[in-house]
Amino acid sequence: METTGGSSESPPDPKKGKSKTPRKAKESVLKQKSPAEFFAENKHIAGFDNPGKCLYTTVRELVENSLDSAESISELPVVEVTIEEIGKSKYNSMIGLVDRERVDEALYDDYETAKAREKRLSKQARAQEIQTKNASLGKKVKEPPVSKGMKGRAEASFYKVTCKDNGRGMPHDDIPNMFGRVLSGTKYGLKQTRGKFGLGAKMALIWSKMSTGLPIEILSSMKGQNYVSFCRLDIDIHRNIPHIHVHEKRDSKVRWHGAEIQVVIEGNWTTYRSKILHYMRQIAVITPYAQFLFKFVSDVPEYVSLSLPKTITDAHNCLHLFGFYLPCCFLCRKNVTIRFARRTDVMPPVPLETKHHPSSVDLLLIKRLITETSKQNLLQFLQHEFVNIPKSYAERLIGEMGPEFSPKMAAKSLTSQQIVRIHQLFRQAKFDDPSGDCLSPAGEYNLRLGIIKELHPDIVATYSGSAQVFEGHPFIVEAGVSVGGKDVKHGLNIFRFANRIPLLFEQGADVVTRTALKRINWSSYKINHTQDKIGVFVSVVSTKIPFKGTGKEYIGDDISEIATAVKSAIQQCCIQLKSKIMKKMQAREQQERKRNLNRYIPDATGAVYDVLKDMAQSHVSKKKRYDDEDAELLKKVSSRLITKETLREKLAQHVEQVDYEMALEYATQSGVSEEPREAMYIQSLEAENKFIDLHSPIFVFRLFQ
Ligand SMILES: Nc1ncnc2c1ncn2[C@@H]1O[C@H](COP(=O)(O)OP(=O)(O)OP(=O)(O)O)[C@@H](O)[C@H]1O
Repeated sequence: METTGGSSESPPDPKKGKSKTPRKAKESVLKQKSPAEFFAENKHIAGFDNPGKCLYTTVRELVENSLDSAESISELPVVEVTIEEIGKSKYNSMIGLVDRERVDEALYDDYETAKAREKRLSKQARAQEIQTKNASLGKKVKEPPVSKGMKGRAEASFYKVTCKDNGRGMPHDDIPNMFGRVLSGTKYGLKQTRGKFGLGAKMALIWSKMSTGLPIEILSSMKGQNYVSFCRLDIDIHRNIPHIHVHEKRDSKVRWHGAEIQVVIEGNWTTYRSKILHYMRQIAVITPYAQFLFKFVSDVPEYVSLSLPKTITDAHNCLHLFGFYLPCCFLCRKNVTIRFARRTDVMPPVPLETKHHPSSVDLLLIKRLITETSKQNLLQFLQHEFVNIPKSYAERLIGEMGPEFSPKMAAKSLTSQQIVRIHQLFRQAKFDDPSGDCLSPAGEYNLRLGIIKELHPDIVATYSGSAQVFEGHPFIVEAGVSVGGKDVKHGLNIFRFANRIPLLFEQGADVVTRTALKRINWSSYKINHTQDKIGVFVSVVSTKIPFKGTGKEYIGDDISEIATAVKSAIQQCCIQLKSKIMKKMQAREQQERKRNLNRYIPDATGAVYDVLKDMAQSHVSKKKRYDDEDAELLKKVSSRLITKETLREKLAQHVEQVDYEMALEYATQSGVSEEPREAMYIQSLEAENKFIDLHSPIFVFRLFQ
């Protein structure tokens, strides 16, 4: 049998020592990797695909940590994010590298001959001229064909990303491990949180180490502390441990609790600007009780873009102009400051930590729970370490396990076989579903606010489903569907949220997109899903969101419970919309009918009046005599007491009357007993909610008790 390690190698044979190709000593090919190494090599699975995406994911990981932290202490979140562009010289001076001019230009990948450069610049100047002209005429900027542009790899761009919050802060001694040890965190429990894997912040650090070599800096203070913890660290990738540069307590005069994280990474603002801004907008939509300040601070002096007409700077977009983003373009990199104001002071209830449902546990988990439990005997263990096992049920389960089990037996004495028996029974026995009490959905109120803010629709409907279960984990699906609005494209506009995180990538594979595209028969709700401007918002919350990958980018379409709940929530919204759409159609038809009748009034009055005038003349000239009532009428025509105008008025009144009667008859036939109205309804009054929401298609009115 071979053993591994140096001692097992056979000593070299002195006679064969001079051989030209010495036979390699047999050594094991077995190697280990630390989690940090693994994620550094496979950073795409955590959403760190390329520099642009890395910038985006860094921002979202820091923002989501800030929100989790503030909400965990029931503090209305205030989050400030700054992305500061760092020019090459500044970056070099940060790392202590002296700037060096190029000497041998032809050595570089982006080298262009003078002729090629001249040709490219004149082409770009022409395109710029056209765009400027179009912009000044207020015309839409047309996308020119994709140009090859400058050849060669673009130079790297660096950014300092800072995220400051008013959250819980972190215990001084835990900070190095929280940021310098992959797969460490405080959110592993069974609880609805945005973070889950203990990875995001470390990935930002790993990427900074890979791209700039600079450490991460953390400032943190907890409530009641009279100091601020400061920590500068990087990560020992091979050992997966923090490498601490500075870790100290600093006196603090200001009473502040929260954290401020700063990291310098390579990124690409120009290509991911719109994604990052979309993300900020959507997180503000789903978190209306938070206040966000987002800043992009460009390395380009402000006066450069300020010196140009606003029409040009606003309309400018390198993608439009050249068919690709020019990382060096100063117009794409102008400063941005956006404040997303808080729109409500009411936070959804804090999600609660819950226990495992017996149907969701595996053997390993049961073993871990046994190791960690403080309960003495099996009965207490079953009763207290799981949800939905009351005492009497625990006793029945123990009876069912067999004669070698008893309620009083020590939980820690269970053998491996006995644990397998418990597991088998857990899989086969019937348990009540876990309740959704531990979850904190966004709420119809927030969803509706978000849709109205984002799309300004003509009509909107929202629905909040009851808690459901997949693999023993409770989940709640909420949906909102809207029709119409400004700046909304025709067809389906899908917005997805999971545990109140906006999901912006991998739309095609996501359960919400697939359901909306393939499983909803839009036309049966009088909605044209290719022509109408439809907004579909779906938010899923759960103690376990089955994300595909650690990047938390989408929920797969393979969990039938979630797919069914998503479909049903969208359908519920569509049912509400259908009745609104029918009423609108009805009102439109009525208007149309009236317009058609009114169109004939001038001709009809003209014709009738001409006949009456003829009749009146022949009556006066005694060519033809008319009796009583008719004679009276003709007299009025002759004396101009009845004119064309009188007839017009009477006919218009008649049309009004007929139209009203027809509308009533139509309404009676189609089962609508009232005149068209806008629906407004009161949400059910939950025990823990101290408010009532009045919903209307265009506003939500919240009454506090
Ligand atoms: N701004 C913050 N305020 C307070 N604690 C924080 C903050 N940022 C990070 N932490 C702590 O650091 C831990 C690690 O964060 P990290 O982003 O690596 O993972 P996570 O948020 O737990 O999970 P995920 O990888 O899914 O985002 C968190 O669990 C949290 O306890």
